[in-house]
Amino acid sequence: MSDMRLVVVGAGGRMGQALVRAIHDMEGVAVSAGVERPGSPHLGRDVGELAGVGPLGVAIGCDPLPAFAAADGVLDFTSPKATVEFAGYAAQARIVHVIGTTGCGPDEDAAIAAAARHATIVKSGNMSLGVNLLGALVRQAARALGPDFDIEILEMHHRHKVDAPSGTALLLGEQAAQGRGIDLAEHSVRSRDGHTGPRPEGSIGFATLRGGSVIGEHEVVFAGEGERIVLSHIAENRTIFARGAVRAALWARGRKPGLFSMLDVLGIADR
Ligand SMILES: NC(=O)C1=CN([C@@H]2O[C@H](COP(=O)(O)OP(=O)(O)OC[C@H]3O[C@@H](n4cnc5c(N)ncnc54)[C@H](OP(=O)(O)O)[C@@H]3O)[C@@H](O)[C@H]2O)C=CC1
Ligand SMILES: O=C(O)C1=N[C@H](C(=O)O)C[C@H](O)C1
Repeated sequence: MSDMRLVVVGAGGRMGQALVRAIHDMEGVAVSAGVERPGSPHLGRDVGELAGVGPLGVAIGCDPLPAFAAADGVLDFTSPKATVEFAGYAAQARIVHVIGTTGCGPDEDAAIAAAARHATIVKSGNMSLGVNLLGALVRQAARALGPDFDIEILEMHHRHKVDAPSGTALLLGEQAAQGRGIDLAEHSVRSRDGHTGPRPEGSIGFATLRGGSVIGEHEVVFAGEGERIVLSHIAENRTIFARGAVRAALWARGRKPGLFSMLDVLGIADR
């Protein structure tokens, strides 16, 4: 089979550059285009040079439509607004759309789900093997420990991150809620300030730290009477996310349209 042709949207960003490096290093894939927004300082630059792997003969452009029409898939780590637009274009082109963008709200998620009627979409708040395995462990622990153990999710990221809680924290919260058989939205506590009163029984708490160059650190604490279990993940580089995204694209190639997660890609979904 010929190499899967992948468009990297947001090709000049932190993840965009990591994606170009991962595609360059992996078998069965090639960068067919790099896209940034009109006016971006990255326009016209070679994607490979920008990512530090040497020239690949692909200049960054700002028109996604022709790029999508000539590709098999899109890797998208941009912003919620841009991702909704790209999902529409991926649906028109009937190609694979791997979405790593976090911070999407209910309206954006609904638009992405609608696009998945025509595009094969894999969306996850974290594309690494380690975090997705951690999610499965959290689900299992929450199920086994039951409501006597309070669940708190802590995360720390670099100073540039714009959304909170992180997509990963929410993914882990969702797995904990599923393990407990409760609805996350109805039980999550996302901030505490002032006289908060005692902890609401059965809630799942989130704590957010931001600073420096931290790539991504997450802890899920199960706090019971007299003992605590802490499950954690530390991302040491962005390659783990980028390789996961490429793996997702290859998994989705040739599949019917639909909305999938990394748990589907890794075969650890609890269905
Ligand atoms: N799921 C996962 O495994 C991971 C998810 N992420 C998520 O990925 C996203 C990006 O993170 P990161 O790479 O650090 O952010 P960056 O800001 O470094 O990169 C985002 C890039 O997308 C570009 N962009 C934004 N809008 C458009 C548009 N309409 N058309 C083309 N390009 C656009 C930005 O350009 P400009 O600067 O001009 O806005 C920028 O170059 C975040 O939501 C983050 O949380 C990050 C790591 C792992
Ligand atoms: O913005 C980031 O950098 C990251 N975002 C994702 C998230 O919101 O969880 C994944 C990773 O932790 C890095």
